[in-house]
Amino acid sequence: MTSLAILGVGRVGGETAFLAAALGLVDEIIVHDAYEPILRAQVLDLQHTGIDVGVSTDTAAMRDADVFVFAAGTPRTPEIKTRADLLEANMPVAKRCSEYLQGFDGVVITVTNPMDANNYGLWRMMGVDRRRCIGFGGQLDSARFACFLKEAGRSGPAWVLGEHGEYQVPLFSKTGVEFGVSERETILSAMRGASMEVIRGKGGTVFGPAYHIAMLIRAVLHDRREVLPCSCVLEGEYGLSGCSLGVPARIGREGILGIEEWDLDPWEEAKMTEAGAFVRGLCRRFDDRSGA
Ligand SMILES: NC(=O)C1=CN([C@@H]2O[C@H](COP(=O)(O)OP(=O)(O)OC[C@H]3O[C@@H](n4cnc5c(N)ncnc54)[C@H](O)[C@@H]3O)[C@@H](O)[C@H]2O)C=CC1
Ligand SMILES: O=C([O-])CC(=O)C(=O)O
Repeated sequence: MTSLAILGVGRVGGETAFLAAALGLVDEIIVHDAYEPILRAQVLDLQHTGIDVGVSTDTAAMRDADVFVFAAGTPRTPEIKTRADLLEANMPVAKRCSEYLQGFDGVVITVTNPMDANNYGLWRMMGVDRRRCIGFGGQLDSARFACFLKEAGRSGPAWVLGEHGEYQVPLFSKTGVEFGVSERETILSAMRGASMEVIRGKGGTVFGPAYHIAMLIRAVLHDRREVLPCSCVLEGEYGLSGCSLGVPARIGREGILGIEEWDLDPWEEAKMTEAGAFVRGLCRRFDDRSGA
């Protein structure tokens, strides 16, 4: 029997639970939310689908799940400029999440923003093998990159590494098409604002994240061993450490099976270094707290 635990069943966590059920990815879903009315509503709504999946709210059972999704906490509103601005609000939620994860030996997927720092923070607080902590966001950024490439009349493989945020790094060199620096910067600037347009229009991003989180869960549970852009705790890869950052990672049943080190062009390399420096600064906040 495979089971999925989701902490935080608001917009993204709730939709992820629904998709995991509808796609038949798991036999059981264990959900928890600090806000009882949303928890109850999501459980009922899932049960009313009639899908043959167990739905439980037993928090003690969350540590026995195969995959645990951390989607609890504060989301952005149009007033909150960057995902990094959510660190203060969501650090205590990450701490609370790590308590639910005591003794957990499956794979954790961090969604809550600022996702890279929270993934690093959970890894630090759990004290587990870094390969079991996957940060989600790169697949979504890459899908958005593909949309912008299409809009610009270009196509080709769309990969985004770096931070899930202002310091994202679209890999123009992998598209197979030439892009000048100013065109790159124009597209990058539009990509930085992509999710805010959705947040303004409908309160938050839902379909994009939930679909790609489901694909990540599938990659783990089906041991697909496919390479996906995921945030991984780095120990020297891309010349970076002391942070979790989006890199191409092979994903399977045990989590991150390996990190691929791709050749980047000078523009991408510089952006990656900036991303590492920025996210390391956020992650340090968890290092400072680790002895507390
Ligand atoms: N990594 C990514 O690509 C994406 C990340 N996000 C992030 O995911 C998080 C959730 O976003 P939404 O679902 O839109 O927010 P939401 O507000 O709809 O849901 C968050 C849920 O977390 C619950 N919660 C808060 N503190 C909790 C705690 N200590 N324990 C249990 N539950 C708690 C709330 O009651 C709420 O139901 C946000 O931080 C958002 O920025 C959202 C979309 C994509
Ligand atoms: O932009 C946000 O705050 C939510 C998010 O991470 C995304 O949709 O990529």
